[in-house]
Amino acid sequence: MPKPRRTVAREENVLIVDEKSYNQKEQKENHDRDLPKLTDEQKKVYDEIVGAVLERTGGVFFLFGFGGTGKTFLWKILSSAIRCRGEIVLNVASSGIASLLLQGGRTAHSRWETFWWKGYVFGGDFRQVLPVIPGAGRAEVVCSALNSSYLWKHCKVLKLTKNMRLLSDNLTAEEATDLKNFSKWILDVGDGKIEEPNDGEAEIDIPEEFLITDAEEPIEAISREIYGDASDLQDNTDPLFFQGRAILCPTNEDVNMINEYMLDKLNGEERTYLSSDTIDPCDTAAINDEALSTEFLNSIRVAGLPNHALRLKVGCPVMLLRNIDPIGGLMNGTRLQITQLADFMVEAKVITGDKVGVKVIIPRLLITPSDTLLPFKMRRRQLPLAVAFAITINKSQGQSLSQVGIFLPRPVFSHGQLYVAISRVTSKKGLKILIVDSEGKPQRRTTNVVFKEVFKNL
Ligand SMILES: Nc1ncnc2c1ncn2[C@@H]1O[C@H](COP(=O)(O)OP(=O)(O)OP(=O)(O)O)[C@@H](O)[C@H]1O
Repeated sequence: MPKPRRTVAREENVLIVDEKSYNQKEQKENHDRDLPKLTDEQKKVYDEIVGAVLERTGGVFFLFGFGGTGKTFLWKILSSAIRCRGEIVLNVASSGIASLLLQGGRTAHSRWETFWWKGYVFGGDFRQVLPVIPGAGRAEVVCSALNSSYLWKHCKVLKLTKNMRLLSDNLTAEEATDLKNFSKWILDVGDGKIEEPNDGEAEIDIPEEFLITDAEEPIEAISREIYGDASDLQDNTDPLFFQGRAILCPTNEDVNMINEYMLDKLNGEERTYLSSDTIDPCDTAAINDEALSTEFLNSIRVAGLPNHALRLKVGCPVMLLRNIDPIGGLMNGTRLQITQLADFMVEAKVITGDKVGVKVIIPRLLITPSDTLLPFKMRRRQLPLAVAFAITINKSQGQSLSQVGIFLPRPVFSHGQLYVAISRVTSKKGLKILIVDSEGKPQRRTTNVVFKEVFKNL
């Protein structure tokens, strides 16, 4: 066994060592590179927060800005401004998908207890999808948002208003107006201002230019629109191709339909990985229950748990369902492209985040579903992956994509989903929406859900 490093032994806490192990020179270079890029409103926020930390005045801040205003960009520069001075920043997020956007990001867990705080910065956009609480109604979801908390009165709200995702240089006056209108339409959807008066749910018209109206076979139509001819995909070696594209759907069921279709079309070596499912031995009540047969366990599909039968092909994009290596960029939500299929593992190339292009091996893991209403504890040994030609709207939160296909074989069902979907896109021409009725006929209207009471006291 190697001896423990003395430096580690002398420090009181390994988490503090962990947080202080950032390369200060690298952090300073990142900081100095991005500082001149800040817009005036971003710089104001930066000055206020960095000032409170450096002058030790502390404070509780809430950074409020709609999708694409640069909240993540600011988190990064604020983190490097503080880390380059050898101080500690804890980036925590309420979901894995958000935490993977930041260096050293984690989901909010027990780390909190370890540190003494000089300041808190919260942030977000109340127009986006709110915390998912299984079985909760509108009131409970709204009450789970930060501005319903007793902490809210201590928060100083800082605002960002300029959509940086849609920012382009060298626009003609006409293009600039067009972009401004697009940006406004996205916000109006987010604020529930279209088809007013409404109390949360409204049928809204989608502008013609985004609609796919000619679709005999809806799944084929949306897939072709975003990925072109699927038979050419496997030879596509450009990591940016998949990085910038996704089809977004409201539910996992819709996502599965598209992924199966795309897998059928993709030429490439194929394997189906079957999981081994068991009852967790610590669940002594269920371990001998004969009703919980292997076949029954195999049939269970819950969010966050890879399927029992996972069909993969070389060349297909996949999404990680577990945090494997946060520092190496392998987090719940990271997207990869399969490069080799082996007996109990796969090789894949990272296509999102800072580690784009890096090849990694993904092994099988023993996974216990975390968010489940199952009345017993099960374990599944499987590759922690799901095919990701299509992903749910909730999983897309926080991502910037150049080509977004929104497939709505059923309307969105929760606050902010339509807004999150349409605000992922980096340009107007990259957005396509296919709405179909129960008979598969293309439609021009869809439901928008906005719980307006969540915007109170902002
Ligand atoms: N000052 C800036 N200079 C250059 N690019 C910027 C700047 N601010 C933001 N961006 C870019 O704009 C895009 C959107 O920014 P970012 O992802 O930080 O927004 P966000 O507010 O976190 O969005 P969301 O709420 O949808 O997650 C990113 O590609 C980011 O790199």
